[in-house]
Amino acid sequence: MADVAISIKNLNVGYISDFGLIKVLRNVSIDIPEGKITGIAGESGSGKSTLATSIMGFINPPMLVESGSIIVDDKYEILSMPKDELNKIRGKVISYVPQAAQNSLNPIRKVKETFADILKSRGMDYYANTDIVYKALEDVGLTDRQVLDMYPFQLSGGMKQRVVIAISLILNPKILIMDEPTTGLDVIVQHEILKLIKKLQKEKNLTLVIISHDIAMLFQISDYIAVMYGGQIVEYGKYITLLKESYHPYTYLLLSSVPTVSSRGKKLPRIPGDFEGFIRYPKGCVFSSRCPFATITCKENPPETIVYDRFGFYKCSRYPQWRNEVSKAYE
Ligand SMILES: Nc1ncnc2c1ncn2[C@@H]1O[C@H](COP(=O)(O)OP(=O)(O)OP(=O)(O)O)[C@@H](O)[C@H]1O
Repeated sequence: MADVAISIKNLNVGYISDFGLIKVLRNVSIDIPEGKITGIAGESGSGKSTLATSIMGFINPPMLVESGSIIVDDKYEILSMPKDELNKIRGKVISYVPQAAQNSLNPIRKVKETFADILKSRGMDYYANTDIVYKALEDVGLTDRQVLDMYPFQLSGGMKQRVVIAISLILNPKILIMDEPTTGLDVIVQHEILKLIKKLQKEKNLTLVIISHDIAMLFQISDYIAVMYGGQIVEYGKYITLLKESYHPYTYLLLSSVPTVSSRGKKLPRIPGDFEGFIRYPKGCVFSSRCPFATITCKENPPETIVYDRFGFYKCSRYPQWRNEVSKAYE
């Protein structure tokens, strides 16, 4: 489908451990639209990074793909591509900024040496391509070329993140996946980086996938949001739809637990308990043990996926009834 940048079908991914294969991603299916920002939200350990590394084809032991397909840019079947073919499209078609990437810049290499390494890995000479490097730095707001002669420790957190973004975009990819792009930065720098990301996405008509546990940040920047819980996408749709009418109680509770000006002085709903974990995985709905609206049926039977839009679905068999029970539970 031409307007889909990434199409994932029935993806099952786990990690090999002493207990055997621990399944993490469970039947993940999602179409990510082209030229938009899609946020992947979920608490720590819900499988967000596993999903991102699967899309990039970074599948090394102990990680194991059991089944499924991932098609990028309507033609690249990531899970069946040989490594050298994957390397050719990484950076050019799809790029990735991993979690805490700003801290993984090589501390003993100047910024220009890092750029040179990246270009060399693509058969390009740094000195023959300085115009590309200067443009990439300008795009991320680093107009002073002295940055190239600096070591990472001489840069602020925000500057390092800008360098990392410049590196990820240097080969003009169509798709960029960013894992926790603002974590570890102070609030003002976070705001600047988000503004930059949004600007770059618009200018370059990028498909941007942003992964974060910070649901408030994701709702600020994203066009679409996928909510992950226990290795599944439990809800997906336009951010405004999820904001106005969450179909899944987990989305509702996540959003309600974000403090706002109007919630000042009010008691915010909490999500009780903890996720059971991937070893003792719930039999029915993955969220049922923590869901205030769950019935015995929810605990026994996994819900169907209800698709209501090209880019919208939810997995809850109690919608819309649970919405009528919110006031009784929380107000
Ligand atoms: N290399 C690994 N070996 C074994 N288990 C792993 C490995 N990487 C991740 N896991 C497990 O997979 C599950 C999902 O982890 P993942 O990192 O994908 O979640 P996440 O939502 O990105 O969390 P975080 O935001 O904390 O990174 C966790 O239970 C984690 O312990």
